[in-house]
Order: sequence, then C-alpha cells, then structure tokens
Amino acid sequence: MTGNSGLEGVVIGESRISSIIGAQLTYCGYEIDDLAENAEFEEVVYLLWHDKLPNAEELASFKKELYEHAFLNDDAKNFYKTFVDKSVHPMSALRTAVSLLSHTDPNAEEQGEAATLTKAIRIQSKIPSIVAAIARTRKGLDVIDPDPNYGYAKNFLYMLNGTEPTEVEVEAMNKALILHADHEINASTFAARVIVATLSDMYSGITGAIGALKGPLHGGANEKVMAMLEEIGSLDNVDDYIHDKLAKKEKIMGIGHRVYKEGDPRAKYLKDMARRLTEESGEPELYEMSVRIADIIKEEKGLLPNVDFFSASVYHSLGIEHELFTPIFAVSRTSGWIAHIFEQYENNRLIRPRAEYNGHTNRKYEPVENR
Ligand SMILES: CC(=O)SCCNC(=O)CCNC(=O)[C@H](O)C(C)(C)COP(=O)(O)OP(=O)(O)OC[C@H]1O[C@@H](n2cnc3c(N)ncnc32)[C@H](O)[C@@H]1OP(=O)(O)O
Ligand SMILES: O=C([O-])CC(=O)C(=O)O
Repeated sequence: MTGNSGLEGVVIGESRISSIIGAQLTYCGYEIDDLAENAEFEEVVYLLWHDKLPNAEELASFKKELYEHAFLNDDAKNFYKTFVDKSVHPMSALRTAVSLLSHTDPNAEEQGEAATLTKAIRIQSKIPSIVAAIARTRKGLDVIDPDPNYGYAKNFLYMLNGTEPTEVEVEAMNKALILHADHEINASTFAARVIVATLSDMYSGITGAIGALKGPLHGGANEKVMAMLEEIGSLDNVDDYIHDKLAKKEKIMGIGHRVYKEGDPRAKYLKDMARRLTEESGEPELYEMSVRIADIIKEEKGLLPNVDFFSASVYHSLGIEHELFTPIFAVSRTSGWIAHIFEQYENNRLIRPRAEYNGHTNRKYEPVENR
C-alpha cells in the first residue's frame, strides 16, 4: 500500500446493507431502481435498519413514530438563532445542531439495542426539521412544525418552504432521498463506523459523519457542481471552461468515483430527473450544459458523472438554495449511517489500522536556545 492509497480497494469487513457490483447498487438485495421507482423513503429507511421491507402495519407505525419525533422544542429553535446566520454554512450549522441533540436526550449515553433504536428514530425524525429550521433561521423566517398529514419527503419540503409542495416536487424529493440513502463504506459512513467502534454514542457517529460528508470530494460536491454551472453561465462557454480546467489539472466536481468505473447507477437516474425538471422549470440549458460537460470529460479522461453531478440541477429546479444541497444529502444518508452504526455495534471491534512510519529517526532533543 502506498503512502496515499486512500485505502483504495481495502475491504474493512462484511456488511449486509448495500452492495456495489460493477454499476449495480442494491440495498439489502433490492435494486436501487426498483426502490426509487416504487418505494417511499420511509420504507427504505426501515429496510436499511431491519433488513426487510415493512408490512402495512409496521410502515404505518414507523411513519407515526417519525412524525411524532420530528418536532423541535422552543429551546432548540431559539438556540439556532444564536449561531445560524448567512455567514455560517448550513452543513456547519447542521453538524452543531445534531451534536446539540444529544444534550436534550436524557438517554444519550445509554447503550444497547432498544436505546440505540430510540436514538435512531429521534435523529432520523428530527434531521429534516433541523435542516429546514436552519434554512429558515438563516433567512430570519419562523421555523415551521411538521404536518401530521404529510410523509417524510413532503414534510421536509413543507417545513423548508412553508407551502404545500406539488406532487412532482414530492416525488422528486422522495426519489432523491432514496437514491442517496446508503452507499457501502463511503468516507462518511466509514467515519461513523470508526467513531462508534470506540463504543461512543450514535450522536457522535452522526456528527462526525456530517463533518466527513461536508467535504467537496464527497457530499459537498453537489453544491460545487451548481457553482460551476453558474460560473460557466451558458452552453457556449462549456468547452473552453472545461478544457481550461483540465489543462490546469483541476478536478471537475461531480465527476469520477473511487468505486464505480463503469458509471454510477444513481447518476443515470438523476440525469433523467434533471432533464425533466429543468424543462419544467424553464432552464433546460442547465441540463444541456451538464450533458456537454460530462461528454467532454468522458472523452478526455474516461471519467463519468457521480451521484452529485445531476442532483445539483435536480435540487436547483426544485427551487432549493444551493447551500442546502449537501444538508439534503445528509438527511437521506443519516438512514444509511444509522444502519451501519447498528451493524457496527452488533459485531464490534475497535477500528485501528497502522501506518508505515516514514519520518525522521534518531533525533536528539536540543534546548530551545540552540535551535
Ligand atoms: C457522494 C460522493 O462522494 S461521489 C464523489 C463526489 N466528489 C466529486 O465529485 C469530486 C470530484 N471527483 C474526485 O475528486 C474523484 O473522482 C473522487 C475523489 C470522487 C474519486 O477519486 P479517485 O477515484 O480515488 O481518483 P483520484 O482523486 O485519486 O484521481 C485519479 C486521477 O483521476 C483524475 N480525476 C479524478 N476525478 C477527477 C475529476 N472529477 N476531474 C478531473 N480529474 C479527475 C485525477 O486528477 C487523477 O489524475 P492523475 O492520475 O492524472 O493525477
Ligand atoms: O461511495 C463513495 O465513495 C461516495 C458515494 O458515492 C456516496 O457516498 O454516495
């Protein structure tokens, strides 16, 4: 293994949660397309946590629990006002807010299966409410409570915007949440597993995972894709812009993947969503620019779009502010992080790899005045 292998290809253990074979992604044995076409996000969360799809009764009770725990108390809402403003990135605010959630959980330090599941429901329920509260607090708007008549995806959009979302918007958000829910041992999931493998608590695992997801080489790429599209401005400018970036050996955000070399199955799905939604929102050029960017990079570097590439124009078309793209990813991925935390606890061993030492040897301490 070289000094900067980034653990490429290293298998860190077994997992039942998601599988990547070639360009095929499955959750607990179900094809991602099958789930995105047919399921509700809540069913997928249940699947990831329990390794089976819920029956009608289980789903109804799970949805009820998710709704009941989705409320934020006034202390939390008021506290957000003390650290959330336009100068703070919503991912940083989310990281703080999730850490803060543990302070208001009297059982935060409790271990064991039942206590862990209770924390899981609390976190998964509250995370869309927190993202929406952060988004609204940044704009000086009141925080909106969830509506008992809405499911997870619909309530998330409702709490963000304060208006009932359209069916198209709900369907797009539901699919996006499903497509981002889990992805084997990606960097943020690995971070979560490393944290809880010390037998630290779930809040610590999720807080750390949010920190890892934030980076532009991981989940933070979706926001950067949108920034790039805005910087390019029009289809006519794409070729020069991309050739210039590649000549300078700069990375194009939303392109390439550590594992998928034959294409990311989520990207083709999101590409189709982006085509339809940009047409409907009257900005088809965003899609055309994205397709042209992807074509050039495929031709020049043999690299293909990842999940973050087309999700940018999907979220933009839904009217979502760009700094919320990665927090939305976090809302969805929390379900996968939690599934991996359960799995880690079930068969835990401290994760502690080694490094090959390549530093100085045989140095002797010099008093400060001699240095
Ligand atoms: C949800 C997710 O996390 S999906 C990934 C989101 N991240 C991005 O979109 C950021 C852009 N992409 C990248 O940085 C990379 O493709 C990664 C980090 C995702 C995967 O990285 P790896 O497969 O390990 O490739 P690595 O970063 O080592 O690059 C290998 C080579 O491909 C090139 N390359 C990889 N991705 C890109 C890119 N997006 N644009 C241009 N060149 C690229 C590198 O410059 C490097 O070239 P070189 O060998 O000539 O130096
Ligand atoms: O698997 C990865 O390395 C990154 C990724 O696509 C994800 O987390 O969804």
